[in-house]
Amino acid sequence: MEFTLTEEHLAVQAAAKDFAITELLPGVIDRDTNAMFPHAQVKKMGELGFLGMMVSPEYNGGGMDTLSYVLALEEISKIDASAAVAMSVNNSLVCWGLEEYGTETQKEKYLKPLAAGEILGAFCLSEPEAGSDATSQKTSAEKEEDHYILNGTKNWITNGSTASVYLVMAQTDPALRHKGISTFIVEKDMEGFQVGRKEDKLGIRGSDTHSLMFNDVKVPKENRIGDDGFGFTYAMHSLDGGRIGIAAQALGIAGGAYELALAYSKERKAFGKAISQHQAIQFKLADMATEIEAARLLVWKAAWLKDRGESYAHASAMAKLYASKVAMETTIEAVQIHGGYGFVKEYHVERLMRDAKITQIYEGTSEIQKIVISRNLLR
Ligand SMILES: Cc1cc2nc3c(=O)[nH]c(=O)nc-3n(C[C@H](O)[C@H](O)[C@H](O)COP(=O)(O)OP(=O)(O)OC[C@H]3O[C@@H](n4cnc5c(N)ncnc54)[C@H](O)[C@@H]3O)c2cc1C
Repeated sequence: MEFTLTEEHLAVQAAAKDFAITELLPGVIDRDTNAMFPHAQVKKMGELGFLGMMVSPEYNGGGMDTLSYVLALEEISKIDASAAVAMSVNNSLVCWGLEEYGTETQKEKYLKPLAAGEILGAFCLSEPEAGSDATSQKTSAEKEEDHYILNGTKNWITNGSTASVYLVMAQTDPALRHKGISTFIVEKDMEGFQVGRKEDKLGIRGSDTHSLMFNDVKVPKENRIGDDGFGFTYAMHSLDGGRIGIAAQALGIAGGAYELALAYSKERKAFGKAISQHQAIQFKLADMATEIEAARLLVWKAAWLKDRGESYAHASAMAKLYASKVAMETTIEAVQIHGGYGFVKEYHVERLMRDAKITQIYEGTSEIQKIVISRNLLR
């Protein structure tokens, strides 16, 4: 067992940290307040190779391992969890599936610009009445000669208005339930495709979350990923890896809040000494640091299994379940350590607390992670 990071890992971590501090930190409070997507910063993330980190260089990616991706995502999430989710979706839910299951033509046409960060992608599974129960989705894809006709609505789609390419799960045969779902690549300018309402959110307010409408969208047969009926399996496999990214995001949010609280506790004085000299605060810091380290080990283990080509669905569900809980608890304590200052925007921790909540909800709620884990235990 090896806990030491390689030179390459340390270099990626340092580059992500530097980018987050110099490019994402300025304006992060404003973007949160005004719900503004960090367009320029995400473009730069693409130029620096953060949007296709694990894709092979043959398709314009960085050819890096999952641990490098996790390290970068953690650093970026410490500063701006909204930019981090754009990065996570593009890497894990869009590029990964295209490389793993796409045809050569699909890789040339879509994966290359996505991995290079020239365009962004979105992953479209959730619907107004189908979230955790993704099998009950209603978006339909009717086969007609050399194309499919898509109709329906998707909800909560990250990168919803910014993306150029959408991976859409749709029912090709409703009678077959989850075995009747397929995945399609939809381009933004295809006729009948429309970006709907922008969500006004509690947290990750700088991320771009929209509903999407499909009204008789004609999608060529060549844009189906994998076989007919493979879409549900495709989505679940994508989410297994995606959860490692969200766990890393949660770890970063927790780490960011902890670092701020630690620094603040050394500066703020009460009753004649720094609050860090009060044992109640010391114990909070000790709990936070321990929980973050435990979460980090789970996230790294999931990444390590994926890199070794071993089964990682169970480990990624555990990592997401635990890291998201740690993110929520740590950020609440970070606000507490800041006292009244923690309750105002200037000190960042209230934003991190609001951002933490989403990590317990998307890419499978905590309850769904427990279903995944317990199903595996009882198999
Ligand atoms: C900001 C944001 C971004 C998102 N981005 C995307 C995206 O890019 N692409 C995408 O496809 N989706 C996205 N989602 C959707 C997200 O994945 C879903 O919201 C999530 O899966 C939960 O679905 P739901 O909201 O319908 O809740 P429901 O499924 O209605 O769940 C409601 C509650 O019931 C619980 N519950 C449900 N079933 C069970 C059960 N069997 N046992 C125990 N408890 C259960 C849930 O855990 C939850 O607490 C995003 C959501 C948000 C808020």
